[in-house]
Amino acid sequence: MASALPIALTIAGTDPSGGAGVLADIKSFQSRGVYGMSAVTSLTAQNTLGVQDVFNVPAGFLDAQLGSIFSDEAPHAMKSGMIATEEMMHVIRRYADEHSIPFVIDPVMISTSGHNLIDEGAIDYLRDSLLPLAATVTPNIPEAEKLTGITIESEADIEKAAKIFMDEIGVESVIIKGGHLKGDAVDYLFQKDDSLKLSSERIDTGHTHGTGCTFSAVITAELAKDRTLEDAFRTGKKYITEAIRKTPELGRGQGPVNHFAYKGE
Ligand SMILES: Nc1ncnc2c1ncn2[C@@H]1O[C@H](COP(=O)(O)OP(=O)(O)OP(=O)(O)O)[C@@H](O)[C@H]1O
Ligand SMILES: Cc1ncc(CO)c(N)n1
Repeated sequence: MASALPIALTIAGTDPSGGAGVLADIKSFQSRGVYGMSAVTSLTAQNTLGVQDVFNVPAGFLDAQLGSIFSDEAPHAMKSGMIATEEMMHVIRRYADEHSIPFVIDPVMISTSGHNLIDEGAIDYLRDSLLPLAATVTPNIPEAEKLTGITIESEADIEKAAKIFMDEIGVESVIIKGGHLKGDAVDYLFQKDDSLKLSSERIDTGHTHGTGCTFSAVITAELAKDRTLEDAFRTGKKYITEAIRKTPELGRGQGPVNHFAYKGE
């Protein structure tokens, strides 16, 4: 019998300064009352100023980590973040195929500071073989542009991109994050038969390191509790807005968000 405690797994890279990647995910799971597990894809040397170095874990060792997890206590939902190589994607695909739990893919490509976090050659595999397995995919604007091949400058472009994600790439649903556009911070959830747009004021801060990781981790945590995707999206949006608003202003560059800020249900 599965545990009564909701469990979420992150498959992602580490950020030793704690703002992005696995640590951001685990903090998000914890503050949403969800037991966190992690399988590490890459170790990065990074901080609020940028990414200084990256060490990719061999795909076989990612397999070993996922084997340890799934052969003992399976999570109720999982997410992926940074997956640098196609070999690692093959491994993840196998587990996603074998275990029908909600899978949130944050298609991480470039760090907030502008460092490339994925092999250019792995992007096609991500799009064609991994995204169709996801319950939802959470691209930011540049990631959505790269994956759909269109330029996104307006809401009409976002709708066009969503159609490509769903009708051509074959994803079940997509959440396109407008954090990189001008004006209010607007995010869009597209599902088969409906769509939902959530807007918040744009907070005037440079401290947005790990916002994407945090947002998708909160969504994963809510899915682990068996909440609907729409509910998970609403909670993710409220959580990230408060987390950015109450930034702890750590570091000398683009600092992390505040995981103690959101007080809602
Ligand atoms: N300045 C801001 N004010 C309010 N909300 C923001 C701001 N910047 C980003 N967000 C919100 O944060 C969430 C993450 O969006 P964003 O586009 O920054 O993701 P990302 O680029 O994947 O993040 P990361 O920098 O971690 O790679 C979205 O809900 C977005 O609307
Ligand atoms: C490990 C890791 N994952 C994701 C991001 C995206 O912000 C980052 N900077 N580092």
